[in-house]
Amino acid sequence: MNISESLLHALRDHGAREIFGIPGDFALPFFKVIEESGILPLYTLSHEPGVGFAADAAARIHGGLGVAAVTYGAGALNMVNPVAGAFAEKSPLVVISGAPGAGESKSGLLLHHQAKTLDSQFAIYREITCDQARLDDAHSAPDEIARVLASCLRESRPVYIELPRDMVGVACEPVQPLAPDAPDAEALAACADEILARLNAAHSPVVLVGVEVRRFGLESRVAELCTRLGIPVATSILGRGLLADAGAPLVGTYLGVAGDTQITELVEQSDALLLLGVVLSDTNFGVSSRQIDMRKTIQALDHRVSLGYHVYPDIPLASVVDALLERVTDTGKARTRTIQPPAYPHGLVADDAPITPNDIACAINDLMLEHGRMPIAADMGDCMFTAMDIGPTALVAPGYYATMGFGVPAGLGLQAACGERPLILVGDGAFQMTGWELGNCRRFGWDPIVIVFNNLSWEMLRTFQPESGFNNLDDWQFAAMASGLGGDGVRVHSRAELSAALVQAVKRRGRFQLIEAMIPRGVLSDTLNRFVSGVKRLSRK
Ligand SMILES: Cc1ncc(Cc2c([C@H](C)O)sc(CCOP(=O)(O)OP(=O)(O)O)c2C)c(N)n1
Ligand SMILES: [Mg+2]
Repeated sequence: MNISESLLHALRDHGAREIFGIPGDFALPFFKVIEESGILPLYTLSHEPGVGFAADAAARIHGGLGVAAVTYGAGALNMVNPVAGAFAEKSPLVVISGAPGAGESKSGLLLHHQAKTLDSQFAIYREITCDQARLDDAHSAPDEIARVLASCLRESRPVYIELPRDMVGVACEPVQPLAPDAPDAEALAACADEILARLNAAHSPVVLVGVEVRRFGLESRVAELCTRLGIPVATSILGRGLLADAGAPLVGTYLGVAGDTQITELVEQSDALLLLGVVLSDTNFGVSSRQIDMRKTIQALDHRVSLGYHVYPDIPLASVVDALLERVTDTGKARTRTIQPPAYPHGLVADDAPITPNDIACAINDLMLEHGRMPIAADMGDCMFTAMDIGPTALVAPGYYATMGFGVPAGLGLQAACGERPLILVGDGAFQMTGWELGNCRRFGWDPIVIVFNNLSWEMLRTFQPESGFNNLDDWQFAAMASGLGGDGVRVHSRAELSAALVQAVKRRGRFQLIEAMIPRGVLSDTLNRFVSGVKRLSRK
């Protein structure tokens, strides 16, 4: 076995199911092994940001490792933004970059694709990954790979592996996966007892579940725990979709001032808020009418649990949940305040009225009621806020890091990873960035349904700075371009046309279906409207 095969087997043994990538001369030998070994399927795309977003989405949807393989310099540095987003949103992404071999590195020449020094790329990736390795020694390579892949899964964060091109075929032992460390039993017991003591003493305890519950596959255990505790549970924006069908006392998604006021009050007035795997970010909490009182908050995230000013280090979320389940054996007194679960809009009136983002949510809810759920990939823009009004279904979106360009490649990553036909929601500005990756659907048999929210505008920016003319975008006629990319496109102006286009799109398989929904400038979703007015109100304080 050579170093490449050892790496590929290790990736699969750690949960990788596919590789997305774009080769270059520093990576060609490795890509040759990927293609000829068949250990993992390879999907090449057109631009490295798309590679990173697709691999990130694949990791999110199948809960294993996402893998993005690129060439050195121009390729890897092109992918910094998606990897930074994966780091921020705790996605277990493995970046594998080709690199110059030992001989050429000592040539004394400046190599093509080199930025500052030959170590610059490694240094840049150190800032957006939780562990790194350069495989320049076949004896240490198996242990290096084992360590880095274990870090990726333990932290649920990206890692970086640099593979010099002269090492690709060197003989190498197989990788022995590392067993995860067990937490200190006494510390775990004390931590669980203290959490329960606080919850039992509280008048209005609330549980908020976030991204780590999904990343570490804890959804069913957390649902069981919340049911036994009898405490209302909400999700963060990144945790949206969790516990949807689990029978837990789910009240909905907490969105601060942008969300349902009952849910906002429940969370913000709680005297014991248990945050399970929730990232304390401005998009989760910044748009809150009140700051969350951290003295009354219990946070389990990033392998530590903090209760007010107490901190328990090295306690993984899974261990906390299991320890609490051991202690809470029966369904507690029903302390769930009777909050009606959110009612999602449906029953679109298919008339000649112009299309609003809320109409799109309504039409999608109708579609899923009729044809069953579809996994959704949403880009940054009002399309993501609109997604908050779509009923329970798998959703991948840059809800915290908030980068544009995520939607289309992430939708392709979803279909590659789970085989289901995805729905992609993307604004016209974001489509200009990575929408062209749809041109790769035909090669791989992908056929997403894509709804472009075309308001001829960077509308989110306009809401904050309406006086700036640069927020106006030109009319690119996206629907007219679809056939050249291998799909079908239709432009719709009215709710009736939107409804009809969705019915048609569902019937057509084997080619992507692009619905270009023309939305008047200045028309926002209710959620975005609340978000913007909340931000403006809070910024005036
Ligand atoms: C890669 C990238 N570049 C720039 C931004 C800033 C930005 C937004 C956020 C605030 O950072 S929202 C927005 C406009 C989005 O336009 P479009 O996709 O058409 O969606 P909509 O018209 O619904 O706003 C930009 C440029 C971003 N989030 N990500
Ligand atoms: Mg727009």
